[in-house]
Amino acid sequence: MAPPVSSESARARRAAKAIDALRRGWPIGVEAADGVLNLLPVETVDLDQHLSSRSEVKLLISSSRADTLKLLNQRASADPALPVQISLTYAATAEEIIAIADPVLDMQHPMKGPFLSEELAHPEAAKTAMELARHGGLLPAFLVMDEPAEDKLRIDDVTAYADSNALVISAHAKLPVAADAKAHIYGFRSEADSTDHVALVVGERDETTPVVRLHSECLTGDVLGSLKCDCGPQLHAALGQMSEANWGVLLYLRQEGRGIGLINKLRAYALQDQGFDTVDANQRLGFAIDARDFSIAARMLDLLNIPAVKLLTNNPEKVEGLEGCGVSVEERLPVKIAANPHNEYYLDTKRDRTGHKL
Ligand SMILES: Nc1nc2c(ncn2[C@@H]2O[C@H](COP(=O)(O)OP(=O)(O)OP(=O)(O)O)[C@@H](O)[C@H]2O)c(=O)[nH]1
Ligand SMILES: [Zn+2]
Repeated sequence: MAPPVSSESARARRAAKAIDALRRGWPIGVEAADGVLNLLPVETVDLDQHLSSRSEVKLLISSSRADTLKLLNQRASADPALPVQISLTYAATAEEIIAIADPVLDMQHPMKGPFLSEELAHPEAAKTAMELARHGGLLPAFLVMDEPAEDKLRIDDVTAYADSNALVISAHAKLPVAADAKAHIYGFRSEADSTDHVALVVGERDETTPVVRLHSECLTGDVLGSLKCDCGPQLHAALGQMSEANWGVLLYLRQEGRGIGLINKLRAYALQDQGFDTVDANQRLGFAIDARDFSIAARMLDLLNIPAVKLLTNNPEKVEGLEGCGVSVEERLPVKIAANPHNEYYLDTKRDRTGHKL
């Protein structure tokens, strides 16, 4: 028999359904206290089909995108985090709409507009939409619709989704790896989020505090050997350090691109090709510098019955994130990786702009 669905879990599922809908280009309605904001994601919707039937197009874009487009001064509200709604005063093509949404195309499409920015009918719903786009790994840009969407969610559904602690260990097996032929892997499944995380236990578990690393997914660095970042070498150095300790646990968190998703990270790379650093690139795309939430790692440690860790990291936010969730970080162990000509600037930026201790 299926377990009873708590209201918290029902809310998280509603947000998950909305994120799924956005990835497929389907409309969603975000309910606020004062009405519903009906939206279609610019990135995934069939724009040609959509545009053929309308004379007016309204778009919701992030505050930083509006800043780049020099639209912030037209806005009545003083809240810098508020998205901006614009109305196009000409018959825009799909290509033009995508160019408004995607900062990577700014050099190809330097002239945009004219636009009128409009008062937001539902400011809180608009903020929630930006958060949903990030969870879905999409550009934070939407068409604002008059037609009511079938799939509706409420603002606090997204909070329930982000805070969902319904995580279970779904699989456990031996996984001989180069660092330890006797390693074990645990697979975790979350009720709200379709992403699966894993923990690799290296060495023989005993009463001592394990050496732990929270490693956020980096497909380009971990798998392809990208020289732009330090992820791959850090991952392997961490496994090496664990194999020399009594025991260690690597939590491989599926938080690609510091939580903005693979495609958005590749967009950030394209902006870096144009001269922006890793921090500015994220912001230009309309995202936080670091969108990760390390509470998922704390829940994984809890399920593994690990209350205290020695944490391998240069990032003070990982220490604070775990301690804030009740995990005792007995020691921070730095992970030192030699820089190369391609990641030197990235590592300097992490030190100078995001407080990494290198
Ligand atoms: N958005 C974005 N993400 C990046 C970029 N370069 C690397 N990443 C991601 O950054 C994350 C790096 O994760 P970690 O190595 O766990 O974390 P860290 O914050 O560097 O901290 P420590 O390595 O523990 O010191 C991965 O998810 C990468 O995909 C970038 O230029 N932009
Ligand atoms: Zn990386």
